[in-house]
Amino acid sequence: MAIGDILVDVQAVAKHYGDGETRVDALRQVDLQVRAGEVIALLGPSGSGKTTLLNIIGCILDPSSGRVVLDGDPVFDGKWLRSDLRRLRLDKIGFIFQAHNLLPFLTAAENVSLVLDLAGWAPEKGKERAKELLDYLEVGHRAPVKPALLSGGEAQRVAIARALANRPRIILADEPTAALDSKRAQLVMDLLRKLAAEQEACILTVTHDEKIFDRFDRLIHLRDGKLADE
Ligand SMILES: Nc1ncnc2c1ncn2[C@@H]1O[C@H](COP(=O)(O)OP(=O)(O)OP(=O)(O)O)[C@@H](O)[C@H]1O
Repeated sequence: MAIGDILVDVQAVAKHYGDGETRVDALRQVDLQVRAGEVIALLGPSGSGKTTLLNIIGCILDPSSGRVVLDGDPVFDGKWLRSDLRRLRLDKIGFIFQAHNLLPFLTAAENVSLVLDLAGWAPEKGKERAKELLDYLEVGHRAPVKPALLSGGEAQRVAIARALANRPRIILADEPTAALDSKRAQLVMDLLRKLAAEQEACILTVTHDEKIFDRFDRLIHLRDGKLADE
């Protein structure tokens, strides 16, 4: 596997919620391929299906139909093809959420190493990796601190460390810079770009944040559940 390989391959994916009169077609026959090293923005008006698509790629939501191949592994083809979706998520996918979702009763370092415990790393190795990542993201000095005491930018960098801890190659982010000022938002994006290149990963980000549009390789627009590349 290397830069340029297809990591996310979404084929004719549709998703509807509800049935009959209450039916909402959130995605209609979406095809999308994302390659290792690519940093992509997913844009579109409210309700256009961005979160639905991100959650399907993240294997936390079932498509109604279609096929999804992640990192060369077919994972959905009319039904889930893997019984261990949790394991798949831990191994292949890193999520970064807007409201960074750090656990308030754990320190910054523990928030990161918890993911590695769940993935089966030896505790000492997990702690080492957490420290190394927090240092790399320039929040190592905040490792023993609980999330309530972190600034918005620090908390977001801890959340990024957590998403990257197990070296996933598919990184999904929902408004990762919404809570940050312009300078911090651009720093976070530069960091994500660097990580995508170094770890041969891809990054797919839902965003409305125009100040970071120039940091993406591709802007993909969703409208009424359909994709229009630009
Ligand atoms: N659990 C659900 N049950 C029913 N309808 C839903 C559900 N989740 C989303 N929808 C509908 O599916 C459509 C797409 O929603 P989605 O959240 O994917 O859009 P979005 O582009 O992420 O919107 P936003 O920018 O507001 O977050 C919308 O019409 C929404 O109301």
